[in-house]
Amino acid sequence: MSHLLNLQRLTKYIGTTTQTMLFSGVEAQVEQGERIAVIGASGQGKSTLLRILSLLDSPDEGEMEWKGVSYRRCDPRVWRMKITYVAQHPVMLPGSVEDNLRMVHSLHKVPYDQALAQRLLERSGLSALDIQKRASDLSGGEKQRIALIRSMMLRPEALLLDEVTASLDPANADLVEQLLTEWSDQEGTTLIWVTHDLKQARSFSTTTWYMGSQTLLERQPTALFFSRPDTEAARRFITQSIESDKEEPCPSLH
Ligand SMILES: Nc1ncnc2c1ncn2[C@@H]1O[C@H](COP(=O)(O)OP(=O)(O)OP(=O)(O)O)[C@@H](O)[C@H]1O
Repeated sequence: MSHLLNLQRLTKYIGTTTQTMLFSGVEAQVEQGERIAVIGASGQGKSTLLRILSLLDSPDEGEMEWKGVSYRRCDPRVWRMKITYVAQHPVMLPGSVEDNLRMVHSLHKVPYDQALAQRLLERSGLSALDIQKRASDLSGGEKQRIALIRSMMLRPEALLLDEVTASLDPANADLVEQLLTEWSDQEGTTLIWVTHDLKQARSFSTTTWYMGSQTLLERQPTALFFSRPDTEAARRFITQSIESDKEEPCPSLH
């Protein structure tokens, strides 16, 4: 049986005049229904890796297979229907919120399920939102959730989530996390989710990928990773993140 996704020695360089290595030797296998948290310091290439996985960017070296078939042999549009990227700062299509939800269905010739749209809006804390409102007028957090719902409704086999709760308050971030966890359980959807929130990473994921030292340095079951990381770099990263969370949330004024 082939893996859902198989990454072999992926390497990415950045820059136009001088090429700098962003990461190299990224090796990983992903199974159906797995929930993966992708963590690591800023600038390690987490978003770039997600964009490569959805063929919005390309690797400079290495191989990537979906169910045993190389990305080189797939139509990128077909690939993206199966493995869909949800951006941190999503682009809204022209028109209303409802137009945004319906339009992707007509583009992909998939019937629109109004009851599902309503359920997902309610479950993500948007039950009071007027869906006739212009999508461009939404707040950052509303846009994030509409973009997420828009992608979920097309039922890709894997969702690539790029800090999709970063603009939400903690209560709404929790709602979205619960929704995605249940969705993954019920639909068998694989989640690969970049987050800087280690509490969130620990609660939703089954596996953690830690990006550091210009590669995917660790990939482990989440409980094991957080209790006994293999590398000193990951240990330091976890400790520093916990320390910064403990900092006084509202320093006293002098
Ligand atoms: N196409 C590109 N051309 C030039 N630089 C790029 C390109 N794509 C990414 N980069 C650079 O690569 C680095 C890694 O970016 P990326 O957003 O993937 O990191 P990240 O780990 O997701 O960071 P953060 O946690 O801050 O979101 C950044 O310095 C970014 O500017």
